[in-house]
Amino acid sequence: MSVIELDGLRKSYGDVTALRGVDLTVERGEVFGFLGPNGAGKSTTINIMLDFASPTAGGVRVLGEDPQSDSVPVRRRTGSLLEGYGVYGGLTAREHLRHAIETRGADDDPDELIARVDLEGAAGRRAGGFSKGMKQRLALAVALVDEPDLLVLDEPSTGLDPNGARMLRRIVRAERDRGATVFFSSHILEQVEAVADEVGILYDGEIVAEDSVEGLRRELGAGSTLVVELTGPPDRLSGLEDLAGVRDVTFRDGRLEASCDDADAKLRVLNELSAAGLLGEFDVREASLGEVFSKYTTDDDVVTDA
Ligand SMILES: Nc1ncnc2c1ncn2[C@@H]1O[C@H](COP(=O)(O)OP(=O)(O)OP(=O)(O)O)[C@@H](O)[C@H]1O
Repeated sequence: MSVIELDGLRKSYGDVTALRGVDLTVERGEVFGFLGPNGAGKSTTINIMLDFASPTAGGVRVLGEDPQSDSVPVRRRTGSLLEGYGVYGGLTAREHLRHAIETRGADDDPDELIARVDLEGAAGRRAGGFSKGMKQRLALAVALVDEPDLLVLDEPSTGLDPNGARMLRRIVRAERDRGATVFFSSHILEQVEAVADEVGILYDGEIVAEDSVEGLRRELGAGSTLVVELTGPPDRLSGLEDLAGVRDVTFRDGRLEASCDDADAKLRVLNELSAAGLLGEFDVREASLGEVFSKYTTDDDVVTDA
């Protein structure tokens, strides 16, 4: 079942076109990473999904409902962490949670939620004095209230230190494991790569790619790079680039690097090296999502799926 369906979504603010026809589907139980550079339209999309903004054109369904005509069931079943979450300075972390739990008519234990975001030491402190990262942790705890079916997290790693980033990944996985769907936006590629099942890349108001991390790598032919320490000079080698699925072969400092489309291509290279008596230690370097992302979002090389 689809939890989020966007169909030709368009949004203009006066002369500025933020979304130019976004089509997107997120299935139940999926962790969807919504990637894009600053100003791509990520927050605009999220605001429309939660009915904090209305589309200029196009359709949107969240959890089977149209949030524009009836946002109540959508918001009741969705936990959200949005940009610029404002805390009540006079309330403690625990009081924030109590308030959110009461508003939702839920029965969560506030201290348990506080522990999940590693804020135990600050449970009784007023949030007005919290650091940016602490506020972000509190906002995340609030989003988790009442075991939402859908978690929408807009740039959730903002302000988090490395421990916080790990905590966030742990929570995203745990939420997925209990059956929730997680939709999170980010321009921090490592975050997305670590936990997302599916990735959508938004660029200048359009989805330019939507696939699994693996699929995106394959689609771009980014494949992976085989790195081999050679046991001798490569003079006796030739024609490696003629092997099927092998590209960009380079030799430097006694080391060979070759882009390989798949495991068979790697084996072909290794066999050749072995036959030539040059095979030393080898390693495989996967293309990072960062490389994929920059290929899709560099101005002079934008790939569209239109
Ligand atoms: N309320 C608004 N009024 C006018 N323009 C807006 C408004 N909200 C967004 N925009 C414009 O729409 C475009 C998309 O903005 P949006 O905030 O959705 O991008 P984003 O991908 O979330 O960016 P970031 O990563 O910087 O948060 C930008 O050009 C932005 O200036």
